[in-house]
Amino acid sequence: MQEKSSGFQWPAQWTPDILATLMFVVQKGRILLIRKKRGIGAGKVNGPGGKFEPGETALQCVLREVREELHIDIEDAREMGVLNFSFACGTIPEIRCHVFMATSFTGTPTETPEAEPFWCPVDGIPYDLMWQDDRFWLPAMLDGKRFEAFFTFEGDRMLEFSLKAED
Ligand SMILES: COc1nc(N)nc2c1ncn2[C@H]1C[C@H](O)[C@@H](COP(=O)(O)OP(=O)(O)OP(=O)(O)O)O1
Repeated sequence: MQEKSSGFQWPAQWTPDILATLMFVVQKGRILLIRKKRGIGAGKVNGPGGKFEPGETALQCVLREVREELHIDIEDAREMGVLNFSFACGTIPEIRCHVFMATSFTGTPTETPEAEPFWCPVDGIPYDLMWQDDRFWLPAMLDGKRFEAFFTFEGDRMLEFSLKAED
């Protein structure tokens, strides 16, 4: 495991308010991203995903969210990592997010009231339009490395981070 941090100490005791998921489909050197139209992070570029519903596993959640947001069915989801987000502002809940990758799906990515999908070259990901944590872990995940990370935010601004990723 490789560890990187801003000097931030991973909290011994921390409990998320909500559980959520993200999905990144990668095919032929391209990644399927969304412009998020509502919910936490509206206006940002991200992967599709969202909050768990009662009784769901992370896998059930991410498959449902991708179906709802883009009208596609993922065929080979694999969990790659966990992101923990703590927000100083108090208006956004503390979030634990399970992150998945896939290469195969059925259907056609379609705009919905939640998301506008677009394909992007993996070497041209628009990090400046995304949450500030993404540039820390997304490249490692695209290299096939599993990871776990903790980020603190004040609103949109990332304050501290601690990232553990496979060598
Ligand atoms: C703080 O940094 C974040 N970075 C990234 N990459 N993604 C984040 C961050 N904070 C939240 N997210 C993701 C995790 C989830 O996919 C969504 C939040 O869930 P959302 O509000 O979209 O949940 P839904 O169930 O879809 O919401 P509706 O109530 O609108 O259906 O953001």
